[in-house]
Amino acid sequence: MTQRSSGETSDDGSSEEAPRGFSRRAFFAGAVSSAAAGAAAGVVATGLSGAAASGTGPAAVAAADEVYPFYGAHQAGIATPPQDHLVFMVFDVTTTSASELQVMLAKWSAAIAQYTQGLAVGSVEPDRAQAVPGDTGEAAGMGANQLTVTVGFAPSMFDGRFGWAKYKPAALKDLPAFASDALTPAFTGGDICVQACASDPQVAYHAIRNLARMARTTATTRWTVQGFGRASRGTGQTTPRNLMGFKDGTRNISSDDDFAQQVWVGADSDQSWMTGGSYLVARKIHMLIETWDSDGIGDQHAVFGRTKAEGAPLSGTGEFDTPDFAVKAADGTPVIPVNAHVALAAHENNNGTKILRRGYNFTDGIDSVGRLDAGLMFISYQKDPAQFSQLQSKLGANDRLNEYIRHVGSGVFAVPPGLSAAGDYFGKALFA
Ligand SMILES: C=CC1=C(C)c2cc3[nH]c(cc4nc(cc5[nH]c(cc1n2)c(C)c5CCC(=O)O)C(CCC(=O)O)=C4C)c(C)c3C=C
Ligand SMILES: [Fe+2]
Repeated sequence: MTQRSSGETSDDGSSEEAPRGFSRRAFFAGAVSSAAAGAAAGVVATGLSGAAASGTGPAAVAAADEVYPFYGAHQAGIATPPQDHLVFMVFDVTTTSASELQVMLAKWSAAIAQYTQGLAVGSVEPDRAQAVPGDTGEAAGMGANQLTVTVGFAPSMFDGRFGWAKYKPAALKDLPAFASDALTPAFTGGDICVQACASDPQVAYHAIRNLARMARTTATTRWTVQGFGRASRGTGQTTPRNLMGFKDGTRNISSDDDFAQQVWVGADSDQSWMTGGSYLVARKIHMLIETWDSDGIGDQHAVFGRTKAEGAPLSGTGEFDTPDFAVKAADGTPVIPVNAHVALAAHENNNGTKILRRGYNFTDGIDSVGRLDAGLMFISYQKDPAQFSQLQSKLGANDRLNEYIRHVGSGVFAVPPGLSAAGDYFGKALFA
């Protein structure tokens, strides 16, 4: 790769401008302190208090100003209370050069460190008229907006193209086919996923767009979903509703114990580089909205095993009542039907298996015959994708909800732990 001076336009026409005062190579190798790089780029951070920067700030901290730390033991965007907006993008790596991939991942890591702090990479308005702006500009001055960007590697990354085969975790394999699957090539496959979440959709989109732009000669976009209205509940949050009108995320993982037992890969992993990481399962689930909207409320309750307005289990009265799957109606049948969604998915009926759900509603407008095209971008995190498969094997085969949904997209990704400091980058251990 030829070294160019700051602000020079690259051969392919894309701008790969490094912040002023730093060599492009040093910056993109992730060797530059991100804080210094941000300052050099001439961009000022949003007014951060210590509390806001820690992500535990008082409610008074406006979402636009709130910054989640990028460096840490785990990647942000997993345990982080779900923000309101998602852009999920899967990329195909097009280069066969391990060193080009390495540079891309280093560039991405340094850039994400900037974006998540409300900073740009490169200038929105370079001095020279011929220079292509380093940053596309649509998020300039908008603040960090709680942006988190989470990166994961698909099983295909370990196929030998980049010398990573020896680092493939045993747990990382393509998901099996499930009953009721209706997967389409348009929303499957790919090598690397990027989940950008923020309280503002433009800020999330800006991050993904600029990562795609930066990767242009190394990776191409494969499939994407834009989500809105978080459809899961994080610690301390009220429960939102999915597009079927039901509260979603009531019994989500929230305790430290559950995160340790069910979400974070432990030191006992067969691949030490995954310790502190997790596995992301993505399922784009289309809802047959018109059919659902003509269903009676009694059946809707039976489909989920919960009430619609309160979100209470049919065995109780309050949203947070623990479901009792043994309670019987006068006719002797379980009050929560055995094929209700929660009866099949509850940890009590799955040997204690739980997953962290972090999904979003989505809409793609209308389909070719005028039906509403919408659903749930289901995203879950677990220490082993087998946890998801255990639940989906049962749901795909027996869930009463299947009459109203179709799983059209799918992916599984190894999400490495968080980066330690500037200079660290996603996948660094895999290039050893
Ligand atoms: C394989 C895992 C799951 C898929 C796929 C899934 C799809 C899906 N879920 C809803 C709506 C709700 N899910 C709820 C609970 C719930 N769902 C799963 C797993 C999957 N869901 C679990 C593990 C649980 C918790 C079960 C329990 O412990 O009781 C609920 C109830 C409220 C809640 O606890 O969150 C709703 C509502 C939709 C619409 C959907 C696909 C489109
Ligand atoms: Fe569910």
